[in-house]
Amino acid sequence: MRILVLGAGGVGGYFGGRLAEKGADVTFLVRSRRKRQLESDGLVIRSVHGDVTIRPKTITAEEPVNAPYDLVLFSSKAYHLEEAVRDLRPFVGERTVVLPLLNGVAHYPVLQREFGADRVIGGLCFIETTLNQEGHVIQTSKDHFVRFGEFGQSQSQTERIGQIEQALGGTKASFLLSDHIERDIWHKYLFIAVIAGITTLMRSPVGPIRETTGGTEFIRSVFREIEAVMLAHGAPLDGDIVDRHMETTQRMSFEMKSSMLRDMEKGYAVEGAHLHGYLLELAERQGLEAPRLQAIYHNLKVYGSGLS
Ligand SMILES: NC(=O)C1=CN([C@@H]2O[C@H](COP(=O)(O)OP(=O)(O)OC[C@H]3O[C@@H](n4cnc5c(N)ncnc54)[C@H](OP(=O)(O)O)[C@@H]3O)[C@@H](O)[C@H]2O)C=CC1
Ligand SMILES: CC(C)(CO)C(=O)C(=O)O
Repeated sequence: MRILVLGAGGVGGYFGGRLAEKGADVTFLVRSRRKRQLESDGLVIRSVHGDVTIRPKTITAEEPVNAPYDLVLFSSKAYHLEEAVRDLRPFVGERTVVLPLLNGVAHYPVLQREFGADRVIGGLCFIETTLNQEGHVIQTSKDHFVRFGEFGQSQSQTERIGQIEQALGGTKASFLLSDHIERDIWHKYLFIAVIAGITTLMRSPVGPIRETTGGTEFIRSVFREIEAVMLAHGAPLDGDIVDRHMETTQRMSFEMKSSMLRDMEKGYAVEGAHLHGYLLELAERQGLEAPRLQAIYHNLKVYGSGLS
């Protein structure tokens, strides 16, 4: 199976790198600066699950297209979505399947409109990973998995999803096939909206937020507020998801930071409009008040307004 990874950042570099490490046919669709970096140093992964340096196959949107790919792992940031979709267009053929790894949900209609709903499957990932100054992938979490699956009522194991599962199997990371990917995506969205929201609002890792008096109750109240917005919109959340996410939050290391906070610390753009702004749109449509979400998003907008 020919796999194209759009973006060789923290997420795409890591999961694409793990696939290349096991010998899968992987090409990275990158922009020219990243291409030069990968050609000179290789794709360097420093991970708690083992280091590896790969000499990756790379291509840019300016180069001649070498036929469609079977599977695309789509891993740009949300604020690069439009440009990334445009650059990807020539690489997508009749039978190409696009598997997005972005946080949130607002990218799905864009991808489905551009490539056709039947070419886009569901995906998410749990991992802590980032690029350092040298462009090396620094991966620090115990969790490093992708969940993927077909959308739709049948939830059946289609032939193509079986082939994708086989192609993604056998790496040091986990690629897990899900029978209920839409629910999984919303669960992850709830988790990241809260964890990215509170860590950026407080400019703090999870530990101090959680362990300061009233912190746990505050975190639960943010989960409840965002859960209410999602449920009013019709998101397929499990009844006990807030309890489960709270347990995960209690188990997380004291120093755990969301990728959004790490990006903020580097002075990079953040995906506030895509994650929290979109939730506020949903709240408004449903006539719901969401004051905590509003504070989170306002903080992100103020941060964004200071970026050059
Ligand atoms: N990092 C993490 O721990 C986690 C991140 N996520 C989510 O995964 C998604 C990706 O995040 P992450 O990997 O951290 O982000 P990064 O910024 O590290 O990587 C994104 C990459 O996309 C590339 N890119 C952007 N536009 C294009 C384009 N047109 N063509 C080719 N490449 C392009 C960028 O390349 P360039 O170098 O040229 O700018 C960059 O390397 C986000 O939605 C994030 O929320 C989810 C779970 C965990
Ligand atoms: C919370 C976490 C680390 C889980 O993958 C994440 O998605 C992020 O920080 O963007």
